[in-house]
Amino acid sequence: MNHPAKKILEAHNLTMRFGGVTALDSLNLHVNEGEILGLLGPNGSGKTTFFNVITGLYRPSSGSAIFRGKDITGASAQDVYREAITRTFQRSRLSLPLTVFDNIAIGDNRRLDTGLFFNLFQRKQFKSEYDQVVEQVNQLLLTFNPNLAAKIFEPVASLPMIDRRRIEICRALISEPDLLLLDEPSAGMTHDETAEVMNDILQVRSKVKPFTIVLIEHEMGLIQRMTERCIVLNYGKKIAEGTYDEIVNNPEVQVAYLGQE
Ligand SMILES: Nc1ncnc2c1ncn2[C@@H]1O[C@H](COP(=O)(O)OP(=O)(O)OP(=O)(O)O)[C@@H](O)[C@H]1O
Repeated sequence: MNHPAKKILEAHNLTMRFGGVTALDSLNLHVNEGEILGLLGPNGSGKTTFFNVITGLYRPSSGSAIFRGKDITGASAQDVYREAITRTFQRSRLSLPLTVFDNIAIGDNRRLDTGLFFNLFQRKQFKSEYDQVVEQVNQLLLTFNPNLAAKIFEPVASLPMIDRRRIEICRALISEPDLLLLDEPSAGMTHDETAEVMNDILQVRSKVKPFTIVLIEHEMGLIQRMTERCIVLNYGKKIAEGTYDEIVNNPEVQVAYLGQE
């Protein structure tokens, strides 16, 4: 695929220390606008910490993060969200008794600015906004996975793992991000289920908006199929960068992975 190599996200000497542990060690990397980038590395190499620092969960010890030329180092999670960066988490963060709709709509922080007064006393306007959100969630589900759209008002607890993962991804997509950070979407699912969910994401990407993706994933088949470029971390540093074929044949990457066993 031919993308203009415009940088959407840059990390400059990004460092994150937790006491004596250096999770990110002067990390330098960039993500190109419109690409699907694989972020790889052995367990504990700093992948999730990178997402946590970018999305405002942690303030880095030093270094900077730049999104579309704007410094977002240490910005709050809410501010990062407003820049149109969203993410999923390795462990499920769904509210099981709530419906599919509730769990997805909650991801649209743009609508969290109405106070109690509005919700209690502006009933007509509240109802009309609510209907708009239902329509928005329904449209997303129809594009993402029409079978799930049919279950929009069912409680999440009644749904299988694959649908729960879809809901988490839709929660990150409902605000129409420009950059989606996916943290190990295959976790807890079979090969085939993961492939299905990835196809759903590609479907939204081709029909709604060609957003950029950074994909943390241990399943190499998925990385091979989905990504155009990969970056490999080890001990919080970038040790390799290139296409899937280039990084799997890179001796330093092979040592990093083998050294783990
Ligand atoms: N909140 C924290 N407090 C202390 N140490 C942490 C914290 N978060 C991460 N670490 C440490 O930072 C290092 C990097 O962890 P991180 O979770 O980023 O790795 P990872 O590459 O995502 O690993 P995995 O593939 O297992 O998810 C590890 O040594 C981890 O124990």
